[in-house]
Amino acid sequence: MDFMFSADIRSYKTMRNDELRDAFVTAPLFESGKINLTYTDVDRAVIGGITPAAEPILLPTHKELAADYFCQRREVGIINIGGEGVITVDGTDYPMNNRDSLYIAKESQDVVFESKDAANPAKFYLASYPAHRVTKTVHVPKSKAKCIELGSQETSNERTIFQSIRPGIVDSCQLVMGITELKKGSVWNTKPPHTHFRRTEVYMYFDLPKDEKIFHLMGEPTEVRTLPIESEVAIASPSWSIHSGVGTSNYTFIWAMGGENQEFDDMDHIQVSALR
Ligand SMILES: O=C(O)C(=O)C[C@H](O)C(=O)CO
Ligand SMILES: [Zn+2]
Repeated sequence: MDFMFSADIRSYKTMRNDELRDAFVTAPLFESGKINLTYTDVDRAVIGGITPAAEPILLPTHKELAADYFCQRREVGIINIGGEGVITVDGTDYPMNNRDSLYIAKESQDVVFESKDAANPAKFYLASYPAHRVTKTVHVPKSKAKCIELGSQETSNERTIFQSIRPGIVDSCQLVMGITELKKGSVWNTKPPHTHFRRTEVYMYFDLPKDEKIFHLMGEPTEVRTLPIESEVAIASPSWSIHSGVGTSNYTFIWAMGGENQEFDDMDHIQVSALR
């Protein structure tokens, strides 16, 4: 497991881009046959990519968690962005098609990831937060997610938000998670930008054509910094930071949030014209 130590609201202002990346951006998440996990001190989230090839991959515990198994005190959200796969939780199989979500409850002991076809492997994106009560493991196909249409072609931000792990669908402790898909020709996400002091958030951009980039905006609204980001890495946003971006093509991203309020609409919007 990698460890990512974030920068605070004062020090990020004087950091170079490579220093900001070390503080907020993970290494590439998906490598054939591997599980790559990063622990960030932003709300103690663990972010990861699991790409099973011919062999199944177990979710391991780690010395730093000081837990008998990974979910002993944690909940986990998974979204598959690859080929068909299966996740087995304490002996129960959950078939995972592309864009399916699985919420894995606290105290689930054995979690195993498999691809149906090693030539077209599943790519399981993982977001995990500390959990304080035992709930139920729930599989959410994309068709069962709450779907919201936002933006317009004129403002280059026409997009669909799929909320799969959210109150009313999954009884989680902190985690709220889903997917935002930008329509062809739309490049701006989260416009207008916002903060939510009650929660932190992690974005993982994907389905960005090779050689294209996302210019991710972070920081306080009056001290915005821009990080050029590639597909399939995750970027953590502290509660004081905006998290918005523009791509050189359309793309998709997974957002995952943890904190003390699970209301998706609890956001403090900032006018684009007020950004500095
Ligand atoms: O494009 C958007 O708008 C989003 O996807 C917003 C994120 O879901 C978010 O930041 C929720 O707090
Ligand atoms: Zn947000």
